[in-house]
Amino acid sequence: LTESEALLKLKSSFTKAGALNSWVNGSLPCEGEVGWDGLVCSNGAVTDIRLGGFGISGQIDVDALLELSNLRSISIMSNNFSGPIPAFNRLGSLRAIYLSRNRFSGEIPSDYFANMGSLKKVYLSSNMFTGKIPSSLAQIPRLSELLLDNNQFSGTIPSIDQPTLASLDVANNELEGEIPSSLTKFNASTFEGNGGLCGEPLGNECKVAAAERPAGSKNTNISKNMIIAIVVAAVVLLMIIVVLIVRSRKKKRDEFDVLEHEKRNSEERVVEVRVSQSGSSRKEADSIHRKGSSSSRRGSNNGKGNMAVDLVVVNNEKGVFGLSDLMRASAEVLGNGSSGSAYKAVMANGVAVVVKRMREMNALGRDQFDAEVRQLASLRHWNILTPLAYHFRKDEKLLVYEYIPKGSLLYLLHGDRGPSHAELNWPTRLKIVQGIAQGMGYLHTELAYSSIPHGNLKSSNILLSPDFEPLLIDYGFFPLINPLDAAQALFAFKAPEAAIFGLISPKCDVYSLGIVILEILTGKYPSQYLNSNKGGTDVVEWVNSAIADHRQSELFDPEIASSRNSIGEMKKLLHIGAACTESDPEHRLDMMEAIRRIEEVQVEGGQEDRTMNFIPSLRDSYEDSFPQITFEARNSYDGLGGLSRTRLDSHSFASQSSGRPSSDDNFVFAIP
Ligand SMILES: Nc1ncnc2c1ncn2[C@@H]1O[C@H](COP(=O)(O)OP(=O)(O)OP(=O)(O)O)[C@@H](O)[C@H]1O
Repeated sequence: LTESEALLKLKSSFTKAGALNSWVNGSLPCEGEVGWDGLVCSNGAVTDIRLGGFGISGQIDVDALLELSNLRSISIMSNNFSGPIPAFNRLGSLRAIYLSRNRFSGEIPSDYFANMGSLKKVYLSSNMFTGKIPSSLAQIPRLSELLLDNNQFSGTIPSIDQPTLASLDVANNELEGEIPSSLTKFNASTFEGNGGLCGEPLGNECKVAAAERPAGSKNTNISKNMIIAIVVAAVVLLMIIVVLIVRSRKKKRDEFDVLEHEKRNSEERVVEVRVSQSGSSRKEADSIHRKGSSSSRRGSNNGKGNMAVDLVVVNNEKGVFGLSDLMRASAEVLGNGSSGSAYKAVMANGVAVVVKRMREMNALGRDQFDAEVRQLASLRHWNILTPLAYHFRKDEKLLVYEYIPKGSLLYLLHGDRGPSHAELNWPTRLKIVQGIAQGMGYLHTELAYSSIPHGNLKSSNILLSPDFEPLLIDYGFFPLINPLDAAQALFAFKAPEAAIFGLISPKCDVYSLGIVILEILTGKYPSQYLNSNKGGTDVVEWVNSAIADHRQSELFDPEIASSRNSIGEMKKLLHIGAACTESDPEHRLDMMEAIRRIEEVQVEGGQEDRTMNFIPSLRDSYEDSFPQITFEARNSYDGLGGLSRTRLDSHSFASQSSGRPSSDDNFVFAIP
């Protein structure tokens, strides 16, 4: 069957399918603007069926669906379907099934999900399902959203312990027993409305069966003995834990307090990087003192024994180095973001790297963490900066990247009025947007299994090569971050559906891309980057109201608005930015469509001259041209106050030192 024949066969299994009157013979399902309603297509093939709220009932012809070889998700939410759950499990490559708010009933076989290895989202809320929650849900490796609320599921909750699970709802069923420990990270509302459930999130202790037995003398003695044994074991365990903590604190100090232990020659530049003390206070640690010149460098072999093994090099393009090389490197703080803090370190061999100390990255054990980072490090694309190495300890995760001297797009757009800013003309900005789109397209293909392949796209995570080729960083972190902290740490969670309903999907990345496009075109600092409601410009709101009033031309950054011949193309890009930030994800562009449209934008209307070809060999050639000490003060997003301080700093710095920082500058700089 062709796709249209298959879809018409599906339609014929429905009753009350009046809303599908665009599904007719003689037209094509995926034909541009006039394609059939309720379908999402990519490259002319149907990828998603979205029939939410179409008023349909009847059967679902799964045989017809089997003919749609690119189908990734199916939504039939808020319709009138009834009967047992359809055999969607025959569609092994589905990533999402949305069946909520219908009248499905009956038990779901326990092995229903056994062969659905690609599934990430399962929405079964507000139906009439009965029986046990299928245990095969525990076999879906990357399950991220599971909504089973408002049904009649009974029995205990199976132990679903996938670290990827970010959203769960089993409220208002007939469940009983203890909430599995792997799910205690979710709050009470996830579980309420089930009379028989107990455990930490609900604040009601589960009764031990033995305690309910009648108090016969033999049993009482046994339980007394048991209690004594448990108390003794607990005391011993506590003592062991205390000893281990004391030891590990001592070890941490040994490893990281570079300065405390070594009295250095006063001629040397002294750098203090206390990476890990208590985990709670970065404040005390982030300071840099510069004294004298940096002419003498330490030899490379008085580090701490075998610390090199602590750093796992996953990409040896910049050579192999160890933690001890980083410890001895001259270093400076680059900033503190929502996912961690970043330090620049110039190692004795001259290689400059950035060490990112990640907060809230404790979702995975060592082996899974290793597998995830290696996967990220295996990516190769000229618009992607892959990690070089990582360091894993239970409470400490470091990621190491090549240092990119030009810095971030955020800094160039808003924090630096120097020559690099002046070069941000329209052709350069378009080149940057198109490079970002290329990088995102690559990530969405290579990490297609992830709900949010990038997850943290924003202008501070876009670095620039000397010729303004963008390099994306901080991508693919979603599986690594503690599920409960992901919303705080990753910008993609600012997409309205994620912020309000916790719904995450690749479309959240599209939203982030849209914000960056609007930021680049308007030159405004988006308020969306801030956690407080103060400061910045709500670029989405501003652009939408200007488009509605036909005032688009007023939006462009004055520094590019003078390119008169290009206004038409700028408007084209503006509309793409607006379509990417559409608040309803259903109406938002999908990533591939956004990329296709971005690629069509030209420097000037109708001209082909885009001079946008990538020069891949540049990365190695610019390192020498930069002074070894650079002064940077890119602050955290603690409000726009932080940002204006940054500007002030770079201005006052420029006037004191006639432009560029050099190793002869002598000043002390501390980040509070
Ligand atoms: N490899 C790199 N080369 C040069 N600068 C970098 C590199 N990696 C990060 N930076 C810069 O260091 C600064 C601090 O980065 P960091 O990642 O800690 O914070 P952020 O990007 O502001 O927020 P988030 O933690 O959410 O990503 C940012 O301005 C970033 O652009």
